[in-house]
Amino acid sequence: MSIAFSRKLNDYIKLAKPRVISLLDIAALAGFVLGLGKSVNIFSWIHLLPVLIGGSLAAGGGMIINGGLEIEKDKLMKRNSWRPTVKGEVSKGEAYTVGIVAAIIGTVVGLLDNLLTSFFIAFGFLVYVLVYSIWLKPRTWWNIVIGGLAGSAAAWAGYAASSGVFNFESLLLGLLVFMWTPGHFWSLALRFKDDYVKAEIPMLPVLVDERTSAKAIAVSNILMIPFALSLTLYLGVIYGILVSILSMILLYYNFRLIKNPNKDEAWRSFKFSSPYLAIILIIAIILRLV
Ligand code: HEM
Ligand SMILES: CC(C)=CCC/C(C)=C/CC/C(C)=C/COP(=O)(O)OP(=O)(O)O
Repeated sequence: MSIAFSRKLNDYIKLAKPRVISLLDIAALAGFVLGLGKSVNIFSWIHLLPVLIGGSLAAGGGMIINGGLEIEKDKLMKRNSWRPTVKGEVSKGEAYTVGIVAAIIGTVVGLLDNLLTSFFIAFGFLVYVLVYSIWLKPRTWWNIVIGGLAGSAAAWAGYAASSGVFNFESLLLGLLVFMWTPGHFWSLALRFKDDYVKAEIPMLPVLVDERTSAKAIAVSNILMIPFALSLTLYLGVIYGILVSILSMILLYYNFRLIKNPNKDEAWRSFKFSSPYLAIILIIAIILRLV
């Protein structure tokens, strides 16, 4: 592989945010396992690869497009100044082309499972690019609340891949991701408030003071917890106990943040948000499979 090609590929991988994709894939895997139902055999797992590959391509494609959309704003943000788009290594047009091609391939790969899986992959991509990145992000602090649906789509795609359906259990799993997203992102946006002020992006922490942001993070997480606990209906009391313990740790970080609404506390709340969701999803996967 030529050096230029591998460098370009590396640029796209960085823009696609692999760490984000890894948790989206865990959400899809949790959906897949919950959708397996009782009769699991070796052939049930065949449908896992298309939704993971397709969902990752579409999510990554969306984030590459987002990088192309926000070059000017990213130039004003210290956190994003390293990006290949900001440094001129990937142009706007290139980011759009690669992102759209990746999303189309991802949606088509989803068809290898079924139409519903492909629909949710396309839905997640379109909500993130059109609804969140283009329409809401520059206009309203509701951007992240509604944009969170994109993450729900990963769980719904996973559930559809193994079951072929969208039912109440699938809805609850997606609502967990949806309700988790604001607390996850607002803690990051509070940590990097200066960046979002400079880029004039109306994130909630830009529009209100630090303590109010901290309270919004805690309230959104308190509202999220019943949705996390709701899957106890399907996964049993051990799941409920473990989620309750994890939720108390999350709220501990959030109440620390309310007490001291500073950058370090905001970062702690943010850095625990992803493991919180990842551990809950992994507990759900294990408890369904044992
Ligand atoms: C529209 C909704 C969302 C927004 C706006 C958002 C925003 C962000 C941002 C800006 C970052 C920092 C990325 C970076 O600079 O590298 C981040 C990190 C991350 N996001 Fe989100 N996020 C959203 C939803 C999600 C969802 C649904 C998931 C997975 C289910 C997720 C998982 C992650 C992970 C794993 C990280 C890396 C965390 C770390 O570095 O410790 N995000 N998010
Ligand atoms: C099924 C499917 C394809 C789902 C897609 C889900 C998806 C792409 C979620 C994106 C989450 C995320 C980290 C957004 C970054 O926000 P941002 O772009 O505002 O962050 P920035 O400040 O780093 O640009």
